Amino acid sequence: MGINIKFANVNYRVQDGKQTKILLNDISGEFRAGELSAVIGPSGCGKTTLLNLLAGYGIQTNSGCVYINDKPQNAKEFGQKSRYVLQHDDISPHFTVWETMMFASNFKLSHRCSRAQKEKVIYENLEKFHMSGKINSIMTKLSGGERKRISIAMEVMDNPPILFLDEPITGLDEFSATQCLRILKQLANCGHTIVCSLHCPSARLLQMVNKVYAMANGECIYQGRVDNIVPFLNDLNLNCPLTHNPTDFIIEVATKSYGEYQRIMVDKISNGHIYEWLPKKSLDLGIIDVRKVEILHLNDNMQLSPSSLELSEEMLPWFKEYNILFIRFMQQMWRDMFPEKWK
Ligand SMILES: Nc1ncnc2c1ncn2[C@@H]1O[C@H](COP(=O)(O)OP(=O)(O)OP(=O)(O)O)[C@@H](O)[C@H]1O
Repeated sequence: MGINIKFANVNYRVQDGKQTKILLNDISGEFRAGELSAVIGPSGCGKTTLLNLLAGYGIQTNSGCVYINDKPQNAKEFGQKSRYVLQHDDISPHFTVWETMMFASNFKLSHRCSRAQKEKVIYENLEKFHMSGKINSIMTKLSGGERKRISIAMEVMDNPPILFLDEPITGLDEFSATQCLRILKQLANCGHTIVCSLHCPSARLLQMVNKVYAMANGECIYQGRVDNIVPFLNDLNLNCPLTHNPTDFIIEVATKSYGEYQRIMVDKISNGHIYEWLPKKSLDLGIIDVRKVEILHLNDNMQLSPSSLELSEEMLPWFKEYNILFIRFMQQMWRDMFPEKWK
């Protein structure tokens, strides 16, 4: 079954010297199965903090609640179902694509999987990520886009229902970024919940996402479809010039380039309580109901692509883990010392 993640009135504060800094301010929202959702906003608005918090990556809410399919989140259970691709991976440069994937498979797939089963999963994944032609390439010889695809392929090997990605297309050219988002969209189409933060995406790239979640200063300023950003801003008497990228425009508004609008936007979207903002015309036509029913129906019937998840729930015994890490460490040292002998 697909996973919907909902968060309500979440607050997150840190102590910064003598001051208390509010990173997330009473923020709410929802990301649904079968959707590719993009968290956007100006630098420092709290995108990574929100992803870290939802993924349970090192931080917890001070108050508020996160719900998984309408039940309060259980960190341990959720950890088994979700994966997080960080902005900067720590993939070792000393190994080939195949070795890297094989190493990951030892931790992501059950230790009861045979080598042949692991190889099958790896081949399928490399195929899905258009990387089967690069099996023997050394990680350092991959382009930024290829490297990013490998870091995603490693995380989705055991078919996790929910995937978080922090700025997966930052630093990629338009072609690689499109390819990366297309793969994420395909995963979403198979029933996965995909949530990624995007830094200044082009209008063309943003057309690929199902949902935009825009933030400013730790608050939600818009939640809904890309196409409705302009009508949302029109409602505030802010007219996006025809030649302007609506994403750039909403970020400019958030950074106060057109005056003080953040409060009004936060109120208009109820700081994220409204799942999807729709223009009045759609509401009058009852379109909201149709869409809601469609989404509910989709989630009820959501079947993830063939899953090896059940295989992955057993932890690798510590001595096997130790063994794998030790061999890898020795290989790494050897390759570091004598690069000419293996490259
Ligand atoms: N542990 C911390 N202590 C103090 N301030 C922090 C801490 N972690 C994050 N911040 C601050 O919180 C704000 C939000 O950070 P965050 O990384 O979530 O922003 P972001 O929207 O992801 O930014 P970017 O797009 O530049 O990556 C920033 O101003 C950051 O400096």
